[in-house]
Amino acid sequence: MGLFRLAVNPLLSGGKRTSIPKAKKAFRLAKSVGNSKDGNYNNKKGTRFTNSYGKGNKKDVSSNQFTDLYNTRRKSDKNHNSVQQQMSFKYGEFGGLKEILDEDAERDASLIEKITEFEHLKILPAVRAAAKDIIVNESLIKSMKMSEEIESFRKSIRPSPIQVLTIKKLSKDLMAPKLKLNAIAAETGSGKTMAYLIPLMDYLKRQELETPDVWNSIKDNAIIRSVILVPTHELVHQVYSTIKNTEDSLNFHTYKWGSGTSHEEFIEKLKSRIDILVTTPAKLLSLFKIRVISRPDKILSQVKFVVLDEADTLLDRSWVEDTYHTIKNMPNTNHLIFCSATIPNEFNKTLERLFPTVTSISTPRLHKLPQSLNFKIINASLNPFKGSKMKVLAQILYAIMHDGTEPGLEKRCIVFVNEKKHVPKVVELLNSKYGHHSVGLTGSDSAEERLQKLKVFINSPKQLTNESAQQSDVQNEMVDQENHPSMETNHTNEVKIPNSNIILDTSMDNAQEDHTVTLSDALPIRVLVTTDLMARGLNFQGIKNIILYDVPKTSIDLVHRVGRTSRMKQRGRVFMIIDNKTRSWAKAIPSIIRKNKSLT
Ligand SMILES: Nc1ncnc2c1ncn2[C@@H]1O[C@H](COP(=O)(O)OP(=O)(O)OP(=O)(O)O)[C@@H](O)[C@H]1O
Repeated sequence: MGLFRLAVNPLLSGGKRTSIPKAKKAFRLAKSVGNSKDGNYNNKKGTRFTNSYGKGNKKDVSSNQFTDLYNTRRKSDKNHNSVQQQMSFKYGEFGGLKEILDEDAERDASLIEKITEFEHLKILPAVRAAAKDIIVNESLIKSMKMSEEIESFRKSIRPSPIQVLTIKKLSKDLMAPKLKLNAIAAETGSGKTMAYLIPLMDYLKRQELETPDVWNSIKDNAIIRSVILVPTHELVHQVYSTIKNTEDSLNFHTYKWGSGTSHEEFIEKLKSRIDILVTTPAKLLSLFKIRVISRPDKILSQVKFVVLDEADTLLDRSWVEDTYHTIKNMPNTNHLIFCSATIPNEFNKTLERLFPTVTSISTPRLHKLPQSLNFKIINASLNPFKGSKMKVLAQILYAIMHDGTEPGLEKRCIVFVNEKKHVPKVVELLNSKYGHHSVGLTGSDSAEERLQKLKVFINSPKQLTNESAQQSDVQNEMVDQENHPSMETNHTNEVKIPNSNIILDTSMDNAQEDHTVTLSDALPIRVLVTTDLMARGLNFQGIKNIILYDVPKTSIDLVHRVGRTSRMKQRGRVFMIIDNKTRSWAKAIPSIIRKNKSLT
């Protein structure tokens, strides 16, 4: 059985000794039998992956070319950083994102241009068809019941850049019996889930078809064949809702082990084999506390494909121990994929130190905000707001209500605050003073409550029937009379917030051209008030408006919050509330988007 041991370099835990096993039981790089092309190592006994770090262990690192490679890359990074600096934008003093080298982006861009169909990629036909089914099931078209267009939408599906790069890279040696480590990073809403799911499904299917003896010997065992790890129960739910479609199309046994699922249920499912398990590191580690399971290590010894989604969260200081113990307990995996929408510098250092042979796959648009984004900044210090961010928030919501966009659909909006303690206050004011339907979502809610509150926002927008429109008129009259001066609207799809210099450009995807906005058109908006931890990675369907009540503290937070709209090239609007104390870099964001600069 391959050894998969790891010592966390003390640097990682801020110099403190970690409770992770000492360096001597460390993660030691095995003597590679054959030089691997992409820096992976194996030996005759299968996959043995250990690399010793920590005090005085440098000499154990058996592959000098490794260290050279690592040092040359660091030098080359430095040379290019100066060029890169002109192209990138330091977001505040807490930017913290890794700078992406131009040359990598150029090399990948040519590959992305060449491969325009899933048919150009090495994927089993059944897996390719299953992937398209999933994308159709998750697209807005399907949810709007425009059935006659579903077939043409299906034909129009093209692999996204991160899917081209990841599938192309992994398919080269997908079935090779050695450990392959890949870190995939791409902008929010760019299809990263399918980028790792297609190779995972292809791997499992090929294992069945290409090694029938192995398959027949394991298919009736109580084993887990692949694991997708995510940081929150919401993401367990979301990723599971994506993969469960494969039960019919590919006969996979899938299971989500999240909050509210007992271990009895898990054991029942395990008896008939689990092909794809979606869970959190803590839940998987609870396997070792279930008395009726005597050999949890045997159950995990057959796991051959592991994905860490939102890996920058799973490897940050508060998570790295649980994540490390989880990975260590799947020692025979052939694939370990780290997936994220951002590469924070700390995450990059953790990856390079703990998994030095990891190969990174990133897209040219990584750390760039979507150009389909309409980014507006409103200054609360200006009249009539007189410093009240709550007033600005209320006016923005009011203007969105009356702007004629999303005709026939229930409007929804996500409001991000920096501190979870502000969520209840903003919700209370929006509902009691301004008559909105807003809900607050924080980690203090139970997982079930959070899923319940999220439903309206995750699913596609609700089609409005006549009575719901009439019913909301009454509601709306209430909202209008008390707190909002009359709105100035004009036929050019523009709605002006009174007494301010803000014009809401309503030329969005589905504003009807000749739609003149009248007060009776306004319908109440569903508002979700939350922090970015609760929204990270969630694939909100068709959310057109995001409001940043507080200026995000880091570019990482900005990227993830903004990424809840404008997903997969759809258009969206972001309103950021600032005041006279806000630093100038925040005001530069609209021009960063226009100039297509990357954040660092
Ligand atoms: N090739 C494709 N063509 C069209 N739509 C796609 C394609 N691949 C994925 N999608 C859809 O794009 C949406 C966003 O995908 P996904 O949630 O995987 O993005 P992501 O990159 O993981 O975003 P985040 O970084 O926010 O987690 C989903 O609804 C998915 O079904």
